[in-house]
Amino acid sequence: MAAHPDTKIDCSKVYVKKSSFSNEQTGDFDGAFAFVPFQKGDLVEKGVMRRLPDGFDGNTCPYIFTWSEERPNKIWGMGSGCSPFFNTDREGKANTHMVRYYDEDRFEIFATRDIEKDEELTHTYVSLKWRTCFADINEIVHKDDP
Ligand SMILES: C[S@@+](CC[C@H](N)C(=O)[O-])C[C@H]1O[C@@H](n2cnc3c(N)ncnc32)[C@H](O)[C@@H]1O
Repeated sequence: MAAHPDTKIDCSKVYVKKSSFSNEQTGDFDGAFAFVPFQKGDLVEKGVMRRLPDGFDGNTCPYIFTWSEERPNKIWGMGSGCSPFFNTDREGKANTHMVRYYDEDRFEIFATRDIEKDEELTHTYVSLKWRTCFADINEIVHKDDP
């Protein structure tokens, strides 16, 4: 079924299930997957961001988004739809990219290459290299770096 033309949130082409990154060491966790094939440049999901209260420290919570370009970042956001479930991969390997419209508190996620149906979706977290709660996955994602 097509999404309503006025909707601000459309995650109808994405679904969430156990991540392909899960293994015996990590235990089970979830990830976002392609419900349909995408071509490079296609819109994968769009949605809205809700700002968290002043003083919230996103360094301790991996499920929320960096919502400014100021560093150190002080504004954090809660993303709609399947967006909180996208796992991460390194720059150049992630198959989607999130475009952030800070002034409008909304986002769009685009395919960075052709993506097969049922492939796990990833984007490179903008805070991957500096956010305290991502220290472990930053090492995992960049483990093959020279
Ligand atoms: C924004 S959440 C993604 C959704 C989360 N996997 C879940 O089940 O709710 C970020 C967390 O997912 C996990 N994660 C993300 N990318 C990963 C990766 N490439 N390898 C292992 N774990 C990853 C880490 O636990 C990270 O703190």
